[in-house]
Amino acid sequence: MVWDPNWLDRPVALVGLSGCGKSTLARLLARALSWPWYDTDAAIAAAAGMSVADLFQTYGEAEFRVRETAALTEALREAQVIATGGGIVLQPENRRMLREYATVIWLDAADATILTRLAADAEQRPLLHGDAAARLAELRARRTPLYAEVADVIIATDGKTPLELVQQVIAALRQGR
Ligand SMILES: Nc1ncnc2c1ncn2[C@@H]1O[C@H](COP(=O)(O)OP(=O)(O)O)[C@@H](O)[C@H]1O
Ligand SMILES: O=C(O)C1=C[C@@H](OP(=O)(O)O)[C@@H](O)[C@H](O)C1
Ligand SMILES: [Mg+2]
Repeated sequence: MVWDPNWLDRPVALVGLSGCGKSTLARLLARALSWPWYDTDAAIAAAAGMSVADLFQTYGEAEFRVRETAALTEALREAQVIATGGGIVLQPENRRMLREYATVIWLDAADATILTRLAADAEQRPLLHGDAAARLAELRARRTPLYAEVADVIIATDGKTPLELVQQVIAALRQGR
C-alpha cells in the first residue's frame, strides 16, 4: 500500500477488554505505519520497575489508575499508536482525552476467545484472578457503554490474525480520513 501520511493526523488509541489484542496489535500497526508505539501498561511498569500485577498488589488499583491517566496524557502528546489497558475508560478524564485527542479503535472479542487467549498468562491480569469467566462477564457489562462512548471504530477480532487486523484497522483509518 502506498503510504499517505496526511490521513493520519492524531494518535490512534486501541481500547477494549483484556485479551482483545491491544498490546499485540499496537506494535504491529505502528510498524506498518512507520509510527512510534506506546503501551500505557508497559510505560507504567517500566517507570515503577515492576510488573502491572505487582504494582496492583503493592500499591493497589487506585494508585495504578492515577499512573495510567498520567501515562495516557503523556502518550497523547505525540502522533503514535497507543495500546491502553482495558480499564482506561473507567476515568471520565481519560474518556474525555481519548475523545478529544485520538482516533479510538475498540477491539472486541467473545468471552471464550479472550479466555483462551489469556489462559497462558492469566496471572499478569490481576482483575481476572479467581473465576476469570465471571470476572470477565462483569467487566464487559460495566465497560461496554464506556468503550462505546469513546470509540470511532469497532473491530471484532475473533478468528482474525494480528496481521489481518492491522490491514483492517488501516482500511478503517483511511475511510475516516
Ligand atoms: N488476533 C489474535 N489472534 C490470536 N491471539 C491473539 C490475537 N491478538 C492477541 N493475541 C494473543 O492474546 C494474548 C493477549 O494479547 P494482548 O495483546 O496482550 O491483549 P491486550 O493488550 O488487549 O490485553 C496474547 O497472548 C496474544 O499473543
Ligand atoms: O482491564 C483492566 O482494568 C486492566 C487491564 C490490563 O491491561 P490489558 O487490557 O492489556 O490486559 C492492565 O492495564 C491492568 O491489569 C488492568
Ligand atoms: Mg495490553
